[in-house]
Amino acid sequence: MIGRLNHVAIAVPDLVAASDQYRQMLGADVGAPQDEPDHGVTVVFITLPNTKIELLYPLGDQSPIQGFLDKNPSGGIHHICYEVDDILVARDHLLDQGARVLGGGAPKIGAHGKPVLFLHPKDFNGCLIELEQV
Ligand SMILES: C[C@@H](C(=O)O)C(=O)SCCNC(=O)CCNC(=O)[C@H](O)C(C)(C)COP(=O)(O)OP(=O)(O)OC[C@H]1O[C@@H](n2cnc3c(N)ncnc32)[C@H](O)[C@@H]1OP(=O)(O)O
Ligand SMILES: [Co+2]
Repeated sequence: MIGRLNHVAIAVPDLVAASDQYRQMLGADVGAPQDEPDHGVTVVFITLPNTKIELLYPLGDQSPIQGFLDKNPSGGIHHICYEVDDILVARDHLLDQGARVLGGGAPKIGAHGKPVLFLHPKDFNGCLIELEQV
């Protein structure tokens, strides 16, 4: 059911510093900051030859990543995103299997303009999973 790895997301305490570090120290192709108010984050995408890195910074006072950053003040890997062909088929399969689909199970439009869903990290070995329909 899951396909390619779309991105690995890293929550960061300073988006400008992290972007500069990836650009200058790691020589990566770093995009511009993009506000995602529906998700409570500002994102910067880094394009690698085989996948993307998503730098995450809280946006607004209800950000879903604030608690994570409070617990991990120097940042950390926040989620991984797998591609799926049909997000509603994937959701229903996961619900049948007893997984918790976050946000009431209704897909939102993600940073690439495609529908996304999140799966509870406690159901997947401590790893928050995002599914993106491609
Ligand atoms: C723009 C879009 C895109 O790419 O298109 C995005 O990625 S938006 C990316 C941002 N959006 C999201 O993350 C949406 C889905 N996320 C959520 O709904 C939330 O962040 C939750 C995953 C439910 C966690 O919420 P919150 O931090 O308030 O809950 P909590 O503190 O009670 O945490 C419950 C337990 O889960 C753990 N926990 C929390 N966040 C975690 C994470 N990212 N990875 C692994 N474990 C995590 C906590 O340490 C805690 O464990 P212990 O009890 O053992 O201490
Ligand atoms: Co993401």
